Amino acid sequence: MSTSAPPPAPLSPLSPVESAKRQAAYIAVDTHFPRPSPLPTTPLLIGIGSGSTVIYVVERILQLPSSLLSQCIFIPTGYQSRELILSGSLPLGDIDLHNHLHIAFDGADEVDPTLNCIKGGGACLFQEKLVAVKADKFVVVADFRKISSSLSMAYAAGVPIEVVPQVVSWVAKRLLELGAVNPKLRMGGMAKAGPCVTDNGNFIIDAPFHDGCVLGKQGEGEGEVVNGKGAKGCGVGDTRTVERLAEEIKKIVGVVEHGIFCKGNAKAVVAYFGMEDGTVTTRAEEA
Ligand SMILES: O=C(CO)[C@H](O)[C@H](O)COP(=O)(O)O
Repeated sequence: MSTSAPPPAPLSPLSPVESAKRQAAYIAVDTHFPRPSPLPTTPLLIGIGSGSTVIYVVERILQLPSSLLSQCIFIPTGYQSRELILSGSLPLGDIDLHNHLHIAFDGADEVDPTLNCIKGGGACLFQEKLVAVKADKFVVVADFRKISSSLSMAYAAGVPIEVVPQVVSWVAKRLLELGAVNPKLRMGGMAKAGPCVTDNGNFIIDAPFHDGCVLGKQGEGEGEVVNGKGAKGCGVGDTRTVERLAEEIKKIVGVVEHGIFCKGNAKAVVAYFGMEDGTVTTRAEEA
């Protein structure tokens, strides 16, 4: 068994966005992938998120020494990441068997200055949150389009919310009461007649809060939801924290999980953003 990393594969030419994703992913892995010496006798548990940026995380992981990789178990956050792990012949684990992960790498749809994230653009948010919440360190990798000055400003679709299929209209009504603007059942697109079905057999409602209630509007307090239009319980001038909105959404009967990753559920400790100019910008948790 080899003990040194194989030479990196030649990089294929990528679009600026893909190249930015790759840069961020490579730096995140190089900086945070655990490399204990001597290697532990118990496996290192590594969470692998979902989406297009995580593909580059796995690409970089596959360049690590096989002696290290054979000591790891990789925990997927859904069908796509399970396939990524398997296609790289990495040891595959099951989240239900492990309640403590060393680290989790994942993408995001939006990241604010205090590392609050919106996730779930790929409909994998429930398992992503489960993996992130069990990890000692949750590391986000993204491209420059995901950088936000305040949550819900960069990702127009709104907060993805996984719901039990039987109660979609009930949940949508409750979301309107919380100030969501035109919450929509996500459809499956060209490949699926009807709604998008998650890996857990549920539906997704995308609930924008950026019109009636702006999340963390710049200059009005970090991480706050600031109302602009007077939805019930969110009158003009009202403020509520991102954490409070997250809690309110979670309390709705029929909500399985929502895509707000923040303090109190699954907060990232650091985010890497690949930039258009080829550099990588970091946002880290304040010490
Ligand atoms: O939350 C996710 C899937 O549910 C993804 O991590 C998020 O949508 C980012 O994806 P990408 O890396 O393709 O931009």
